[in-house]
Amino acid sequence: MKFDNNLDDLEALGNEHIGTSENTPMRNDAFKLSNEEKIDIIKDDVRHIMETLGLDLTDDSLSGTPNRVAKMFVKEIFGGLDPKKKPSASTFDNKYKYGEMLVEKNITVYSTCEHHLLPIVGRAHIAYISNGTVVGLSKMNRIVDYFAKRPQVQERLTIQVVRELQEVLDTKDVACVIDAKHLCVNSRGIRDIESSTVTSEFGGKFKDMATRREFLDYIKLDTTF
Ligand SMILES: Nc1nc2c(ncn2[C@@H]2O[C@H](COP(=O)(O)OP(=O)(O)OP(=O)(O)O)[C@@H](O)[C@H]2O)c(=O)[nH]1
Ligand SMILES: [Zn+2]
Repeated sequence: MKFDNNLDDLEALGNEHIGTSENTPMRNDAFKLSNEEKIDIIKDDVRHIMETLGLDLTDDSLSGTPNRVAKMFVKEIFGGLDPKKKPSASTFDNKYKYGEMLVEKNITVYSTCEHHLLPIVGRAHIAYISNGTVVGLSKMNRIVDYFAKRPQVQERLTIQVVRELQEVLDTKDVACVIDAKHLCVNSRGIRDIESSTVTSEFGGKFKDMATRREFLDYIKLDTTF
C-alpha cells in the first residue's frame, strides 16, 4: 500500500500502519476532564455528526443516541484508556511447584480498530511458565479485556497483554496469540468476510521453538467465532 511521504500521514499511523510505540498514544492532558465532562462534550460531537448526515434528532428513536454513544465510548468500549480501570492481578506463591506451561485459551476479545473505530472480534490465547508466582486465571481474561477496551491495532494489543503479564508474574516467559476479525476489513473496504488476523508475541522461553510449538499445539487455532 502506498503512502504519501507526508508528516501528517506518518504521525497519524506510524510507518506501515503500525503504532510507533507499544504504549497507546495519549495526550498529556488525557485525564484533566472527568468522565462526566468527557461524555458531555462527546455527546455534542455525536449529535453534530448525526445532524451533518441529515438525521432528524427530534425523532424519538434517535434523540437518545448522542448521549448513549458518548457513555458507551467513555465507560465501555474505550474505558480501558483509564489506568484506574487496570485490573489488580492477584498473584499467589506457586506452592504446589507447578513448573509446566499454563495456557488460558479462547479468551474473547472485543476491541475497536483505531483506524476506523469499527469492532475487532476474536480470541486471545495466553501462556506462561511460572517463575514462583501464579496469577488468578480470570485475571488473564481481565487484562485482555482492559487493553482491548481502547482504540487499538492488534499488534499493540498483543504486546501490551504480554508486557503486563510479564510485570505481574515477574518473568519474561509469557506468550500471547490473538486471532481476530476486523470489521473494517470484513464489512467495508475490501469486504473480505473470511479473512482474520493472527498476531503473536513470544517472550523469554517462548522464543525456543519447542516451547513455542507446545503452546501452539495446545491452542490449535480455532477460527470459529
Ligand atoms: N497493521 C494493522 N492494520 C490495521 C489494523 N486494523 C486495521 N488496519 C488497517 O489500517 C489500514 C488503514 O488504511 P487506509 O488506507 O488509511 O484506510 P482506508 O482507505 O479505509 O483503507 P481500506 O480499508 O483498504 O479501504 C487498513 O489497511 C486497515 O486494514 C490493525 O490492527 N493492524
Ligand atoms: Zn480499521
